[in-house]
Amino acid sequence: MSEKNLPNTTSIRDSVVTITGGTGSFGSTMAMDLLRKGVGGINIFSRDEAKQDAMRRRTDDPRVRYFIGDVRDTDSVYQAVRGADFVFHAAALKQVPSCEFFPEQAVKTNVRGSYNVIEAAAKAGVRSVVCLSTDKAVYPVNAMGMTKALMEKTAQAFARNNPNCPTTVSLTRYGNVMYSRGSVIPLFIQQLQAGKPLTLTEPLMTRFLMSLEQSVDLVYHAFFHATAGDLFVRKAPASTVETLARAVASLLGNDDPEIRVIGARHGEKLHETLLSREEMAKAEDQGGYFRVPLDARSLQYELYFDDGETRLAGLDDYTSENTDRLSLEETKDLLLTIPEIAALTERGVA
Ligand SMILES: O=c1ccn([C@@H]2O[C@H](COP(=O)(O)OP(=O)(O)O[C@H]3O[C@H](CO)[C@@H](O)[C@H](O)[C@H]3O)[C@@H](O)[C@H]2O)c(=O)[nH]1
Repeated sequence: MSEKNLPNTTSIRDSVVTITGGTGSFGSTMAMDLLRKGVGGINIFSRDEAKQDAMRRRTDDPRVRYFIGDVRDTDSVYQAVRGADFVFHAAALKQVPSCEFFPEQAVKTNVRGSYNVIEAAAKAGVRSVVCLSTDKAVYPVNAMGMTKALMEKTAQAFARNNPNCPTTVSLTRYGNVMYSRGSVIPLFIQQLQAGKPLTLTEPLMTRFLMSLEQSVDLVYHAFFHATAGDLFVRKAPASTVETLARAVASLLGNDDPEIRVIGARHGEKLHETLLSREEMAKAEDQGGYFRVPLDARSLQYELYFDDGETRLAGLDDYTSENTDRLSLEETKDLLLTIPEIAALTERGVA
């Protein structure tokens, strides 16, 4: 059953959702949550048949269908979004170092690929498309962030240029999602279990921290409440990398871990920014998150020249340096909300 053209519905029940990058950490968590909520069907779209096969066995639910394809290939995207009510676009090249070395690949997937997803969803009459972005897209210094910033611009331009399109395109921007595949927390755990020193890039580096479960909620909010071109940001606390490393170690029974400082990697910032001050000036505080509406002014600037932004002075960027800073104990508490970590500590793995 389709929920298309039912703007007041607040339920995902019985609708069909396509998740690009659906075998990644975020995509697969989202899929499990959708199944629990009674979704009618999920289309998992990704390049990796082995990960799809593993997910098929793990999930074992006839509501989930799997599509092999690549966001660079429009036809393959269209097959996966046809008949969907909602699209969550999480497919991306997202590792900072690999994008630094292969920026043209990041452009193809993150920029052009996102354009393909939006176009295909609009052509298929999808109700709402939510694109996943990152704090690294704000004042970007690395290719990953730059291509995600251009993805944001692509989505916003689509919304601005197609005001009558029934497909609502919006963005969600997050900081580091804890325990996602290839990220630092699983690495610290591996290092501790192997009896190796914890490698810290720069102990004072800060990162916004949030759990996958917390991150998923914002996607639903965007599905149902976004106006075309909206950008949503989840408020989040932050910790230093050293606090994070010590918290992981402490939970695994080691209060005095050996630490080796290795220096920042290619393209890394000391602190991340979730919203620039220019965005803060327009942001609507919605409690757990901020909503930044589209700047829908046309190219006829002279019409608007008298109506510019006047609230910039006195506002700060929203950064991992000035947000709530977690102590060691608070970081441990947050880490314990990750089921994999809670399970490790219950088993007393040290
Ligand atoms: O051996 C290591 C590896 C990493 N770090 C630090 O740990 C933090 C987190 O690193 P990591 O988990 O690799 O994440 P990021 O490089 O910050 O990027 C992640 O977080 C982004 C959001 O900010 C997402 O968009 C990306 O997809 C995701 O890879 C950073 O400060 C790193 O410098 C270390 O201290 N030691």
